[in-house]
Amino acid sequence: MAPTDTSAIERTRAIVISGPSGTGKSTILKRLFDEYPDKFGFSISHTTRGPRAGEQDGREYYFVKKEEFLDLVDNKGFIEHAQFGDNHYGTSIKAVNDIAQKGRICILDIEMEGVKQVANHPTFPRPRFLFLSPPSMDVLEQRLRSRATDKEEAILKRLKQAKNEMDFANSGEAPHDKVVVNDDLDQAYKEVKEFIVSGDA
Ligand SMILES: Nc1ncnc2c1ncn2[C@@H]1O[C@H](COP(=O)(O)OP(=O)(O)OP(=O)(O)O)[C@@H](O)[C@H]1O
Repeated sequence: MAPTDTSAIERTRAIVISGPSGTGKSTILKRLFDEYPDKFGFSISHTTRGPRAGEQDGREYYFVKKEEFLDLVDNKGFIEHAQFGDNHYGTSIKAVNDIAQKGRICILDIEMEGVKQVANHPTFPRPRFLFLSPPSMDVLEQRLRSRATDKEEAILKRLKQAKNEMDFANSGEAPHDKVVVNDDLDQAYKEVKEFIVSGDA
């Protein structure tokens, strides 16, 4: 397979944002995209699950067969990938490079295992890593509950996973270039923006 082109990502580095579920990543990214509608992009992921009604190949996802997915894994074509149930999901180098080629900064919202994979990838140009932290586990729990999108079991699972994410972030092994605590939303937004926009180098 031809080596994957990473030239655009070398010029326009991607940003990896991570942090426990419910910390406020979507809230902050939505604000950022609203304020700068032409500056950023989300890459399109690959999946082996079938398209749902209304989903289009190359828009929501690249829908691929398992063999094709595993070939891309073997060729180090994914910056990170994971399996949930029977389905595989991954972010390809090409999908990230496509965003950079349009002159946009690719924002990757990735959980802990994915962050580790991206940080250790053999050829993907190192992105800038931002960790969004909740002020405390109690506040995180309140936010997950007040969002009211999950059942009790799912909330408890998210909280357990949040503890893992926080332990990793505090372990000294994490690749984060910047940690922002999302206590006051306006202040957190300002810090995230400063890191992403002003630190654009
Ligand atoms: N600084 C803040 N103060 C109070 N509430 C907040 C703050 N930031 C976000 N929230 C609220 O917390 C909840 C969780 O935020 P959000 O859905 O953005 O989290 P997330 O990190 O994107 O989670 P997931 O990874 O599950 O998508 C939302 O109801 C949001 O309105």
